[in-house]
Amino acid sequence: MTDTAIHISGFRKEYPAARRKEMRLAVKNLDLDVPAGGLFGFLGPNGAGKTTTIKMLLGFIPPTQGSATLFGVPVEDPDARRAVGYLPEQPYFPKFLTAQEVVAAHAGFAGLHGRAGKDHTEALLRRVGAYEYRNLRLSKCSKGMVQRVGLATALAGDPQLLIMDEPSSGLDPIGRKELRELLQELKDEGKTLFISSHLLSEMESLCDRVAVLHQGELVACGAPSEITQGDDEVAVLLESMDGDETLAQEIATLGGSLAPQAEGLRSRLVAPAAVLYRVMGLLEQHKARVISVTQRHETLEDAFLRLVGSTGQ
Ligand SMILES: Nc1ncnc2c1ncn2[C@@H]1O[C@H](COP(=O)(O)OP(=O)(O)OP(=O)(O)O)[C@@H](O)[C@H]1O
Repeated sequence: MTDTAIHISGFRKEYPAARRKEMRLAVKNLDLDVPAGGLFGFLGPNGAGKTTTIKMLLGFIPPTQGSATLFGVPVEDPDARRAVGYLPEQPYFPKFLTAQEVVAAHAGFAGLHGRAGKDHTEALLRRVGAYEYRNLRLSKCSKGMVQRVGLATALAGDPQLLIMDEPSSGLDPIGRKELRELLQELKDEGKTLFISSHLLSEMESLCDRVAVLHQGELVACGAPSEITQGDDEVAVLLESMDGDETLAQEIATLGGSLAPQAEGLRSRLVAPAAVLYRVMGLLEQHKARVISVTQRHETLEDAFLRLVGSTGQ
């Protein structure tokens, strides 16, 4: 087994654009390495190319250019998928089947039949919290219930690599918490998890590494702490200093800014944490009345918005 679970070299995908002769470029020359073991977050706004990349990795659609391997095996080789469990963005199963029948079928696809298949199915249903409704037909299940069944099918056969497209989709807050615990358990078992998600605060606490895709291009890749900017900021809320141009200029020379709040009764000062004492000295000189001082570190969500713009376009 290699140290690299996923290796992507120069992935590019062009789709035919509707009613036009030109092509839509969904993924542009993507290079990416995902180390074996740990949770890798694959992030990006809607339409960034995450699902397209996942589909190319699983051999569902061919790349226009480029290649990839899973644990060193080229993705065109069906053997590459032996060690992979996949949860699609919207898992679809025949609705006339029960949760148990669906999971048992996937245990069978993974080579587990008879007693072994039955035991594995039961263990999977319990693990994802779907055991209680195992005999319910999927036509009677809610979206979140079907999502749990999808999770169980992805785990069938105990794969080394799990590729999940928005695994928390449709889950309620309890389901999301249980999912976080399950992902942590799988990580602790040494599995590799490659997860596309929009839930950045959850990703920040769970991921060992993340990649941010924007308009089909990689704009950042590394540990969350490498992607977020290291310099902390302080935000000082003041009784209105509107009109004190000298103070605003002095704050600007320290690399900060001072602006009135929307209702005009208060002003908000933001400056690098390193100059906090100098800022406080200036506020004293200008007889400013301080309401609160808070220090903050850039979160993964802040970094994401900085990298892709607040509209994601
Ligand atoms: N089958 C298709 N035919 C044509 N264009 C497609 C097809 N599938 C995806 N696209 C386009 O490719 C781009 C990337 O889509 P993709 O689904 O990979 O993004 P995504 O990052 O997974 O988005 P989301 O977060 O909304 O799921 C989008 O512009 C989308 O419209």
